[in-house]
Amino acid sequence: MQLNLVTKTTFYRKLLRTFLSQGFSLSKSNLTLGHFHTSLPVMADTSEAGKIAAANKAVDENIKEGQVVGIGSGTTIVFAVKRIAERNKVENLNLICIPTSFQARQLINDHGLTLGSLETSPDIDVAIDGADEVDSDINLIKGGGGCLMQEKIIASCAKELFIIADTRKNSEVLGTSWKKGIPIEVLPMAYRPVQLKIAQLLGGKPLLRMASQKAGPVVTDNGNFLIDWQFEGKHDWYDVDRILHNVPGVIETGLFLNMTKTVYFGTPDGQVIIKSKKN
Ligand SMILES: O=C(CO)[C@H](O)[C@H](O)COP(=O)(O)O
Repeated sequence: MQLNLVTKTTFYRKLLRTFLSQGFSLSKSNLTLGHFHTSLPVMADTSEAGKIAAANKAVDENIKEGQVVGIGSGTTIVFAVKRIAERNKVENLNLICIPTSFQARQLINDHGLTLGSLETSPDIDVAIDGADEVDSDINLIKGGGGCLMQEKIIASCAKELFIIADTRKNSEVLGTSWKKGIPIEVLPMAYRPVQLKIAQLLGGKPLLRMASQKAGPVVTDNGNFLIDWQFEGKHDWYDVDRILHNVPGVIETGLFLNMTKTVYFGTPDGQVIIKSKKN
């Protein structure tokens, strides 16, 4: 089909707008399409450059020889583990890495790092992890990847927790950019009463997280279910966390309050912004 110039221009403008609205940046690639030769935008996930930059800087500034290191879960931590492994090859860092999930354990093993456990190394020097959202007090929502319980235990055993994320996660108020709710790990037999009690005590929508490649709910690494509590408006997160923990059947929440002082946010052009809290 022969496209005239106006049609082609409109088509590419629309295509470009769609790419940009999805958070993609452009790089040029020359492509021959049928009878005409043109330049098309190539998709590149802009959040990835930010994740890499944040991960590299956090690892370079905080990982030192001989440490016990907590390894978080998610997509951003993959870049941190890659960086640790690169440095380890050159510097022989002699680290012990404690995983926060099945995924983290695989990452540690796949990168030839030394796998440890809380049983043998309960005192962690540094933990690195991602986050779903960070507010102005450096409180976090975590658990988008379903690993919040082990992540919180590891973070609580670490002298310092460093968070790495792309800038989309940086907010003033929790719930601004992360709309999926607060992840809550619950005992499977109690999920229904927990849902009802959360709705009664806090309002909002406590939704059972369903699996996408399996029929039924997501089952965590600990054999539990997840409820995502979707909320409206502003909250005192300390109150919310206390209320949630008082509901029988709730095992842990994805609210990480006052657990970290430093977040590395990577921008799409590879810069890093550090958000930090004084003592
Ligand atoms: O809490 C988590 C998993 O339970 C992750 O750290 C969080 O979801 C961020 O993930 P990503 O780095 O993929 O954005």
